[in-house]
Amino acid sequence: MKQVIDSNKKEIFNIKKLNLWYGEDIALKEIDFPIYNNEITAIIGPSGCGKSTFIKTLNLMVSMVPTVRMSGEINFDGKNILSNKMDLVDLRKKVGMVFQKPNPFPKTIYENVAYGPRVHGIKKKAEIDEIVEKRLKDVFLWDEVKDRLNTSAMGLSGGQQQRLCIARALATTPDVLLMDEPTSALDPISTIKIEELALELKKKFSIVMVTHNMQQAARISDKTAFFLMGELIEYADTSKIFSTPSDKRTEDYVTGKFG
Ligand SMILES: Nc1ncnc2c1ncn2[C@@H]1O[C@H](COP(=O)(O)OP(=O)(O)OP(=O)(O)O)[C@@H](O)[C@H]1O
Repeated sequence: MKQVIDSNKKEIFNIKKLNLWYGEDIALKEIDFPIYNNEITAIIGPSGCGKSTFIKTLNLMVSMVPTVRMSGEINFDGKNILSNKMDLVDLRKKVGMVFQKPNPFPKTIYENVAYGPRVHGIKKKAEIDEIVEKRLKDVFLWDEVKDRLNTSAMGLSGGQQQRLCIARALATTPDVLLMDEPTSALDPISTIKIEELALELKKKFSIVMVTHNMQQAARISDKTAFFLMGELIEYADTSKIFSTPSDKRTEDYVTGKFG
């Protein structure tokens, strides 16, 4: 496995020899790579290769599965988050997540974005108003919803709901945004909007995105990690993965020979 080390960029995560088991079954094997700040890192690979499992290790959401066991290191912010001392509330504030299907709370548009800051102790209405406006602007939703902030989020279109979920994840000012196939339930226009948004957001945050869509990975990501049967086969600049990959299995996958 060839690995690119980009010495000019700040590492946000450094994953070392990460193994993960569901009961007796190993799902991630000796995963080793860095994730850089202000980049989009795409995680690609065929169904069942461990993409979702991997992305959910980065905020320890995977630990909610009772049979999960992990070894190795996931270094974030100078700490190995696999050590027992990790404060999960703090970790999830810094590492936000957006899922495949938009999942707004059945509350108003305003309340969806206000929820996280409130949980983290912000009480003043003016301050929360400011966060709601800023984050809805960040996801280019403000103009579409500013006159109906107090109506239900469930009344938005799928693409708008997904942008709202991104605004909700950004409301606690995370360092990283994890996106697990964020556009697979969306129409092509909403997909393009989320891709443009991701390119904008990487200026302020790091993004790790699982995608089945090769064109999407090639269009917007800086680095690509190719997983196969729980192993990281290749991690490199996206341009390299899609033009001159080092491993034949990567080439076969990105050229559609299997998957
Ligand atoms: N909660 C779980 N309990 C037991 N095994 C699981 C669990 N979640 C995933 N697995 C197994 O772990 C392996 C990796 O699954 P994972 O969902 O991470 O793959 P994926 O690459 O995201 O797949 P897809 O592209 O289909 O979403 C699979 O063999 C899967 O069956």
